Amino acid sequence: MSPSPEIMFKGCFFIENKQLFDASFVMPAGRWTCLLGPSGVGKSTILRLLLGLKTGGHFKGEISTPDGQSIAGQISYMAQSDLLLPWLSVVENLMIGASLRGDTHDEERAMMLLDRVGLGDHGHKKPAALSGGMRQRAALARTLMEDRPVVLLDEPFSALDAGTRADMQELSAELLTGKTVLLVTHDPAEASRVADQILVMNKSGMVVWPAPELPAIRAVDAPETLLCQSKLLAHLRALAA
Ligand SMILES: Nc1ncnc2c1ncn2[C@@H]1O[C@H](COP(=O)(O)OP(=O)(O)OP(=O)(O)O)[C@@H](O)[C@H]1O
Repeated sequence: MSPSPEIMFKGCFFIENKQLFDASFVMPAGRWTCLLGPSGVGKSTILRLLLGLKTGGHFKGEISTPDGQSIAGQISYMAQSDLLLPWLSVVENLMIGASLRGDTHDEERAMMLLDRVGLGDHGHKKPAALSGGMRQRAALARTLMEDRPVVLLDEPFSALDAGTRADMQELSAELLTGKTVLLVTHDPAEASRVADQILVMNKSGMVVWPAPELPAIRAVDAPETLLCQSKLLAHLRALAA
C-alpha cells in the first residue's frame, strides 16, 4: 500500500462555458480536510474531478502530488447515494471491489467492519431489507473495506440519527487514521469535530477556515468544538443570505 499523499488541486470548472468555480487548495497528507459550502457551488464536482469521473462540464487546471505520482487507483469513494447493489447481500456488497478485481475475498474483514458499524447481524440481508441509515452504514463499511490511501466522502453521515452519526464519525476517524481524507459535509458540527483542515467554498473561491486547535477527533461538547461550530454556522448563513 502506497503512503497517503498530499494532493494539490488548482483550477477552474466550467459548465456550458460559464465558470462555476475557481478553486485552489491542498489536502495535507494523512489528514482530514472538510469541505463545506452552499448547495450547488461544486463540492461534489470537486470529488468527481479527483476521482477522474465525468462531470458534465469542463475542468481547466491541475490535480497533482508532490512526487508527481498519479492518484488514480489510490482512492476509495463514498457517494451521497449508497450505490449498494440490490441483488447482492450486504457482505457481498462489501467484497464487490475484490470481486471486480478478481482478488481473494476477505470475508472475515468484511464481517469485522459490518460489526464495527453495527450491522454484524445483517450481513446476509439484501440492501432493500435495511433502513436508510443502515444502508449508509453499510456503504461506509464498504468504503473502509477498500483500504486505499485516499478517501473521498460525500455527506456520508447525512441519513444517520444524531447518536449514530457521532459514533460513525469516531469510528471513521479511527479506521481512516493516516489516510488523506476529503469529507464533503453541510454540517458545521461535524467539520468542527473531525477536520484537521476546514475549507469553505463559495462562488468567489475557497477559503481555509480555522479548525479548532485541539487535535481531531474532538468531543462533541468541547468548548473549542462548540465555538468553531457556531462561528462556522454563522459564516455559512451569511454566505447563503
Ligand atoms: N452532469 C451535469 N451536467 C450539468 N450540470 C451539472 C452536472 N452535474 C452537476 N451539475 C451542476 O453543477 C453544479 C454543482 O453541482 P455539485 O453537485 O458539484 O454541487 P454541490 O456543491 O455538491 O451541491 P450539494 O451541496 O447540493 O450536493 C450544480 O449547479 C449542478 O446543477
